[in-house]
Amino acid sequence: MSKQSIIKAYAPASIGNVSLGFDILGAALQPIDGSPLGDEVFIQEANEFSLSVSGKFAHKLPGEAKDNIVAHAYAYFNQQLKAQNREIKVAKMHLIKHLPIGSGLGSSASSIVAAFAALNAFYDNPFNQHQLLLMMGELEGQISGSIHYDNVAPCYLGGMTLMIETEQQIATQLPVFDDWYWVSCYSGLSVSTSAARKILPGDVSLSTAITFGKQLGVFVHALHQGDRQLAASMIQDVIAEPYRKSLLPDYDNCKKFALENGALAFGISGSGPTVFAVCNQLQQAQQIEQFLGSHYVKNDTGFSHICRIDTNGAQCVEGTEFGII
Ligand SMILES: Nc1ncnc2c1ncn2[C@@H]1O[C@H](COP(=O)(O)OP(=O)(O)O)[C@@H](O)[C@H]1O
Ligand SMILES: N[C@@H](CCOP(=O)(O)O)C(=O)O
Repeated sequence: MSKQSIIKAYAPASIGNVSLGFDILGAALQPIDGSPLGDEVFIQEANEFSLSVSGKFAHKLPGEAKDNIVAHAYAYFNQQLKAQNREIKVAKMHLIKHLPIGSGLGSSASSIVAAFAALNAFYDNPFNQHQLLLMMGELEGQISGSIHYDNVAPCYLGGMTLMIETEQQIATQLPVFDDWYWVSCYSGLSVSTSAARKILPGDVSLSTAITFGKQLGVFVHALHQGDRQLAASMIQDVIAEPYRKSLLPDYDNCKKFALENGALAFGISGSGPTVFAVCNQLQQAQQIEQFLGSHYVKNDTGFSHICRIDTNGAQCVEGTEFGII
């Protein structure tokens, strides 16, 4: 194994929308048992570019490395550097694909964020947070059909993020309740984000727009006030759930069970099929996780975790002994 320096970046899974903020609210996840729920990208200088993959969901990735979003990130990052007349280095990269594809856990965002975080560290941080988020959003948009930052922003920055999308700032971090548990359950089925976007109507009614605006405004207010009950009561999806739940077998039963057994809220994570339940007691979170594990998981690739909000976001470390590439 080479003793050359290797950079490793980890980028957490995320819940897009969090039910009440379609495309403009997202939260990063960290399992309470310490298990990794996010992709890892390794990068090291080399003579020619290569990308290798491993991990539980590596076999679900496109067969050719050139079609992997991590290779696209490498090409795009270098293109941006060249535009600034900066020197390009050649790298070999490795992706550990921990997150299932088409899962609603921000799987593509996790690979994109880990790749860009690793690349930025590899080049000694030529781009700032804002520039990187723009680049991450661009690649996420290429995969899902339209630019939305509600996975890449929380994944990169950590916490619960609200999209601002001005010229100066993409997202801001909202206060979070660190005593809430976020039960997250992936059914093992796959739902393509771009397909799940296409089934949504292009317009919403006036009453839906008013409800959506009220929920988001009151939710942000309640977070700042520390009003848990009010915040939780706003976590309802008037935009996507009515349409997307038809793609999710047993969704209604699971939601009913969760809400009858202490969950403060229940919804679809991103475009699904992963669902989430918010709880303020560990025992209730465990009971709901158990129920989802036996009723919502459909095959042996499904799983569930009890999580907290990951406030770290993407993390990079440098070393020589990872033994990966
Ligand atoms: N590293 C990667 N991680 C995830 N998806 C990837 C990656 N590279 C390429 N892809 C492709 O991008 C698409 C991601 O699908 P999508 O439904 O957006 O997944 P998710 O919602 O889990 O992010 C799939 O077609 C997948 O094959
Ligand atoms: N706001 C997006 C979020 C998609 O998240 P993913 O994890 O399913 O990619 C949407 O709802 O389409």
